[in-house]
Amino acid sequence: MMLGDKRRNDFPILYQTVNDEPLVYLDNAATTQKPRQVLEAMSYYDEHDHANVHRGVHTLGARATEAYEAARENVRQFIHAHSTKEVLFTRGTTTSLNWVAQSYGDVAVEAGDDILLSYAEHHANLVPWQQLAKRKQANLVYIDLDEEGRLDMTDFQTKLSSKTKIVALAHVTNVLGTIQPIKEIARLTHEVGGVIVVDGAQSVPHMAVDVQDLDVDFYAFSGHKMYGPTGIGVLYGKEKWLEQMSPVEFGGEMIEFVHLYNSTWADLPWKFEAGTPNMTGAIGLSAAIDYLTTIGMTTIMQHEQALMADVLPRLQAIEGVTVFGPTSPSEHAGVIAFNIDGIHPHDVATAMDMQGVAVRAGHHCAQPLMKWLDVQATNRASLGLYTTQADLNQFIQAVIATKEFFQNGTI
Ligand SMILES: Cc1ncc(COP(=O)(O)O)c(CN[C@@H](CS)C(=O)O)c1O
Repeated sequence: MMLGDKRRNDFPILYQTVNDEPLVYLDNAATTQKPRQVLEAMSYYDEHDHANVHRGVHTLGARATEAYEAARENVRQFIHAHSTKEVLFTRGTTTSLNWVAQSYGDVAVEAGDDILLSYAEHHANLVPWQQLAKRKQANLVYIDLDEEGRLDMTDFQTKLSSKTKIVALAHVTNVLGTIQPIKEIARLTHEVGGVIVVDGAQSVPHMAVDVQDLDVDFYAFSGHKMYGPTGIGVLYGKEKWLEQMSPVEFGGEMIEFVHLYNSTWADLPWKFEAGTPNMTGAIGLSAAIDYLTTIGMTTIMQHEQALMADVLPRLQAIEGVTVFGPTSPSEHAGVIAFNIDGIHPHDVATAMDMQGVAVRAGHHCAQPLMKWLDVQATNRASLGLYTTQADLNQFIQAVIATKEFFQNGTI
């Protein structure tokens, strides 16, 4: 029995029909669904242990604090960070990347410095750097993509220089699913004295991440992309950088002492965690980590690669369908962008929804990539650990039926 069939019954939401067809949920790159284990862990916390953290001397406050900090330790182990001081809870990848651009950018980037990006980045890993570059009169330098949408490593090394202060890249891109060689990019970046900021939103759900082995300086991801709740994410940062960075948000929790006209800050990681945190979200994220760890990231990656090896060639073989990104299935980390020639992606997604299949349509918060692909928008199917062969069979049938519907009016 494949992983998807084995684990599907952990996800109650998947057992429904849409337009009288079994739901086939293939929008996991937008957000994943939560297993009962995550839902139950959050309910248990709220039913038994909820209180505000780090403040109360009463028993519930102690239990809530213990649960919250245990979640942080669980994240540390999951990404193999050296210390919990390096694990900051945020609202998600977007917040995490904004904190780096604002706080590290302010201390490290000067006029004339280079910030290297790629055309394939999500807006969350583009717009914060645009704002930093404007604030500091720094240069945004875009690394070319090759003909299949991979990062052009030759162009990267050409553009890397002593002016490079920051390299900001996705580990896995959210439209093409390309897996960037982050470990090599980090090594080359450090050789010129730069730091690497990695957008891990689309990698953490699909593969094991070891931030010390990768030797990245910052790594950002969201709970809701990895079978956890929305509203909780993580910013990993090397302690030496976080110590140099000023807080981005101010108020309770993050202070050591507040005088009338100035204040001192709490130690890491709390320096960056102003206000009452999302305790329930952190508990849910920790339960998602336990769930993934029980299955094993290698097992998940192998499952998704096996499905991709089946579905990508079948999609590529449909006449009139354009599939974007690498030709090889092994280079797609769970994501396939495609169009049916001559049919607007929104019409495709609507027709597929009529057949129970949920895919994304639009620019996927990657408008520079749409321009590079020379399209306004694409469709996108994205797999999860619960995706089954039956799901993909229904997906392929829906693509074919959608194409025929728009060509001759029958579905
Ligand atoms: C590579 C990448 N980087 C950052 C984000 C933002 O994650 P948040 O949890 O919203 O902060 C995302 C979320 N991409 C969703 C929503 S546009 C997608 O459908 O592709 C992402 O894929």
